[in-house]
Amino acid sequence: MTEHLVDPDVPRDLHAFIAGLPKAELHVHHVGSASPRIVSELAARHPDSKVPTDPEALVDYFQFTDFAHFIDVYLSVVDLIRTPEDVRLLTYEVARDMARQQVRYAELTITPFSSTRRGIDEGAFMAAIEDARKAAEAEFGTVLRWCFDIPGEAGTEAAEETTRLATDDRVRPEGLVSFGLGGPEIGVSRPRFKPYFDRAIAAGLHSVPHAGETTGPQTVWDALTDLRAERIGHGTSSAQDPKLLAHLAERRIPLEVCPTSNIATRAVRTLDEHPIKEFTRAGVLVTINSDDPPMFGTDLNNEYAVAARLLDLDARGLADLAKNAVEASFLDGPGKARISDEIDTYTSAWLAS
Ligand SMILES: Nc1ncnc2c1ncn2[C@@H]1O[C@H](CCC(=O)c2cccc(C(=O)O)c2)[C@@H](O)[C@H]1O
Ligand SMILES: [Zn+2]
Repeated sequence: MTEHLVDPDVPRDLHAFIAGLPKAELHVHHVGSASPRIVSELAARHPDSKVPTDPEALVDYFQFTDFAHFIDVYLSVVDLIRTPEDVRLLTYEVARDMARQQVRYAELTITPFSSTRRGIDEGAFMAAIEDARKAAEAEFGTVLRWCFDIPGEAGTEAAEETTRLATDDRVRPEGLVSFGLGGPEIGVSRPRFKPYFDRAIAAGLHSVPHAGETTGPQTVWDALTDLRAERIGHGTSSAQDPKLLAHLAERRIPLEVCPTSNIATRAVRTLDEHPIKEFTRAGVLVTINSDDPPMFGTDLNNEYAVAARLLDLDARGLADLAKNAVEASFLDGPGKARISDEIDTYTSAWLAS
């Protein structure tokens, strides 16, 4: 267990339970998952970048004054990914970090537009992520799938390019399962992206936009109505609208909750003010995720520990949360059953010990 991430309010044996618990992760960004070691390696390769090479200095660099500042810093790390080999290394190492946390399955959000517009060849980009995906599955047993997201602030050009890369059979990678919308929400209305989501959905992709992270509940309604969202990235502000909470619960539309991220980007003031408890009280299907873990000084195991504290969960409650993520995933029936059974077996053995 990473010692600095041990929450003193969560019993140590629960931390140990979480560390061994088989998990699925549904909301985690590709570049945002680069560990300090990967970032400093890439920064050393590309010394013209303003990103610090020293992992200690990175901790300060990853302190954000607000969401806009977070995106600025995020893009400086995106600038470090310059070659298909950088892409492959990043993807493979991210899977290694996941496997260490017993992540059996992850839907990784990738922004291909950010790489192709920086000059990486689209075919080489797809080959790099697919090569890493297959190697990670064979070597670590972690199954990766992709969500391609539009960086909404980059506008129509980004939307068009992302949709083309996600729907053209000659380019789209085998591991692609879903289509998203990320970046800042203020001034980036969801309905504007309806035509692109329509095309992606027609091509068989699932709709998983970010919504209600930094704007109010209307953005979540727009994501549901116009983008036909099957899950909501964050959805934090849904707590302000009881009708919306009831709708999410009734339709079983999961929220991809990322507690520490919301504090780091200042979307929520403190963890104790996080609305996760309101979500579960309203019967909404909550999944726990890490978003951009090294940038937010967290990892998925720590997010489960945070959830245990905020929701007052024991081992069985944590196992149920892990099963929520499996249920809300885009795995097929047998794939879901395999991880769910593994969670049950692990939990029974733990409770019997
Ligand atoms: N918590 C988050 N909430 C929302 N998004 C998040 C979160 N974490 C990470 N992201 C990622 O941030 C990126 C933003 C990239 C972006 O806005 C942009 C704008 C203009 C030009 C370019 C470019 O590349 O040239 C990029 C998205 O790709 C998204 O995947
Ligand atoms: Zn996100």
